Amino acid sequence: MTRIAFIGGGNMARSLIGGLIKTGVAAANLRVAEPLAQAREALGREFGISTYADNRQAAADTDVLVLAVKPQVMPAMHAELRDTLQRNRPLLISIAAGVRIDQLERWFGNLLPIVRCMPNTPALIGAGATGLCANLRVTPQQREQAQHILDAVGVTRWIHDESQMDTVTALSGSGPAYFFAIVEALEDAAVAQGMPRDTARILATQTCLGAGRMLVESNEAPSVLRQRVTSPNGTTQAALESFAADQLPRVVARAVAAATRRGAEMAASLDKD
Ligand SMILES: NC(=O)c1ccc[n+]([C@@H]2O[C@H](COP(=O)([O-])OP(=O)(O)OC[C@H]3O[C@@H](n4cnc5c(N)ncnc54)[C@H](O)[C@@H]3O)[C@@H](O)[C@H]2O)c1
Ligand code: PRO
Repeated sequence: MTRIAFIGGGNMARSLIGGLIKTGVAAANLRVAEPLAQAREALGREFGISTYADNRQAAADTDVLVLAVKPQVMPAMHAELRDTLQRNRPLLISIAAGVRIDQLERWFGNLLPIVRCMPNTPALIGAGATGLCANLRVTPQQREQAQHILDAVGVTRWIHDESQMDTVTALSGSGPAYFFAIVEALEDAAVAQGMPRDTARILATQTCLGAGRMLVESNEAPSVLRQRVTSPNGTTQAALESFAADQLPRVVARAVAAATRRGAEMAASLDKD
């Protein structure tokens, strides 16, 4: 059985560990290193996995090492982990936004098989979306291992051109926040028209849940589903014309471009470390 160790036991690691256990991975094959005692003990209690305060101990003798720490913590970790990783050469999986494969190779060793991936927070409820990208040292079996870990929390797609990983981050990595911002705006708009907030929230929330499920379950293009809601000269048409007049596609494209640029900037700032 594949042994998987996590460095960093925060939100994303917790959702991946929970997803793996749900898919039948034995707790004995999972471990996590987390510096915060309270978070560490909670992970041990909840999932029955081994927990460590020391990253090196968690990284020893593992087949897969998942780096689930914030991007800015990453460069400093090489001093701690590089020797252990050079000895065992596990598959290294990084989920950090804006950290490139060449940087991971520089910090942790260029002989390592590395998968850079970008999940998102719906992974917490098994509805995540993840883009993955591998270096040339990753074997077909290791690709399957990486995919198995991320498939445990949602859908996965391999990205062949690493430069598109910043686009993945800007689309699905950050995307849940765009969606929540739209729900907030819908709720505020209804409240401004006099609706009680709790009513506005439940109607906006359930509308988004229903529309999201239709997208997934109907297999229809979003444009087709949109047209079905839009009666000629009706209420939806009035709203969509207002969106068009405010250049909604342009607003969204500019936001996604800003997030993409920020991913590249974050990587560039780590080059200075
Ligand atoms: N939250 C998201 O929407 C999201 C989505 C995709 C990818 N990511 C990426 O996932 C990574 C983790 O994000 P998160 O949201 O789980 O963050 P988080 O803050 O919840 O978790 C990070 C954990 O790392 C621990 N940590 C800090 N320093 C450490 C060290 N030196 N060694 C070991 N552990 C250490 C922290 O105590 C914390 O528990 C980030 O790199 C982020 O870019 C996040
Ligand atoms: N959260 C991280 C960020 O905002 C990466 C994608 C989602 O940078």
